[in-house]
Amino acid sequence: MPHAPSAPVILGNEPGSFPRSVLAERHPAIIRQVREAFPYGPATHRALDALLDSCTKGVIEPLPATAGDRDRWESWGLAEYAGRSWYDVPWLWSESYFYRQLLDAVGYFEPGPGQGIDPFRPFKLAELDAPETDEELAALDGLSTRDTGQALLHGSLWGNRADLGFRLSDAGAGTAAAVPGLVADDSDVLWSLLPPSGTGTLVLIADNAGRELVPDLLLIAHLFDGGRVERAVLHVKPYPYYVSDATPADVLDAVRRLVDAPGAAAAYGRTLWSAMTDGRLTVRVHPFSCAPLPYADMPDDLRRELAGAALTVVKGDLNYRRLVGDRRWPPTTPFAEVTAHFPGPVAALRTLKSDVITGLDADTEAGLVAAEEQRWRTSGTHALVQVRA
Ligand SMILES: O=P(O)(O)OC[C@@]1(O)O[C@H](CO)[C@@H](O)[C@@H]1O
Repeated sequence: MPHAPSAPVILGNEPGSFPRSVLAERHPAIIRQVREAFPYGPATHRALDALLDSCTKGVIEPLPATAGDRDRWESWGLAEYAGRSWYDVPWLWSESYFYRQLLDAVGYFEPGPGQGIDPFRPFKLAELDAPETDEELAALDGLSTRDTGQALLHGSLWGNRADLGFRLSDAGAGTAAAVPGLVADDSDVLWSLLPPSGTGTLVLIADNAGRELVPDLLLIAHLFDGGRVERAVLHVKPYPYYVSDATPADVLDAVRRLVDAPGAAAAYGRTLWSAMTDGRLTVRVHPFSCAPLPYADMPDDLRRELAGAALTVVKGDLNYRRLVGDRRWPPTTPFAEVTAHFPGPVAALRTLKSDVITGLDADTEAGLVAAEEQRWRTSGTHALVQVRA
């Protein structure tokens, strides 16, 4: 049996830690932002009050008996964790369950005024319609053919910084003046897995909507136009999650935003529209995409699908935590070791917004610590492209 590294799972109960601040401060802030963004009725306000009490000073409550995914969540850990403090279970689990409970509070899954209404949609649309998006799309007209691929890869990478949940309580953090730096860059290996005249399938496991999903789609369109992939599968979330995570509705909004834009952006939008129409580009939603678990625990059907891909690109910070395991790894732990479980070649494109990190060389870690102590892990000003071929 090959060496399977391990390290302590990250919990949210360490005073002063980032995970604890997310549970104790960011989640109440998100409840407040959602409450203020909609004319919810008294019953929904009562449900949001109950969630606020539970997640700040109570325990993990079970899902209602009417919840269609109750058995699934029981199997994902709710049977074990119900009744325990949100702070004493894996941070990944309690954070993910918070968003499932938030949807319950606003009636997302129940027949009624809240059914199917994305509580984060106002924030997503404001970002998608923002002038910055126009500026980023206009910049496409100035790209030289030679640089387009790497520019779009970096657009997808740094698009991850525009994470609304990250900025809702870190105002301006996503636009920090600090010189952004790549702490690991396996871009060359990534491109070698998507060669010209490629006949493979790219799977892109998306993260955020809006100004991250648009660059992701541009990268996919470029790969089609350059003949580097024959098919692409875009995995998004089956329901709203982590504030800004993309759903099928967000994909349609983003494609329309491109088609309706001037210049090169519209051409990319037409490439995507055509690929979706003829089936070369498919949008997938798998229940496991909203699971509070590491990808090492993925179900067999998803494992089979990803095993057949020329490359799976895993976008964003949350997906990175799920890919490598949300543990206190030594930063120099080899990325290939912690991703040995993953079926097929995998690439992580991630802005660093939480503590977990692997695959750094010792000098890089030393330089980051000397310059920023441990702030480099969560500041959103560093990023990585890591590939396990
Ligand atoms: O996956 P994304 O959108 O890049 O980032 C999501 C995320 O960084 O936001 C939360 C608070 O920072 C983290 O717990 C989580 O990993």
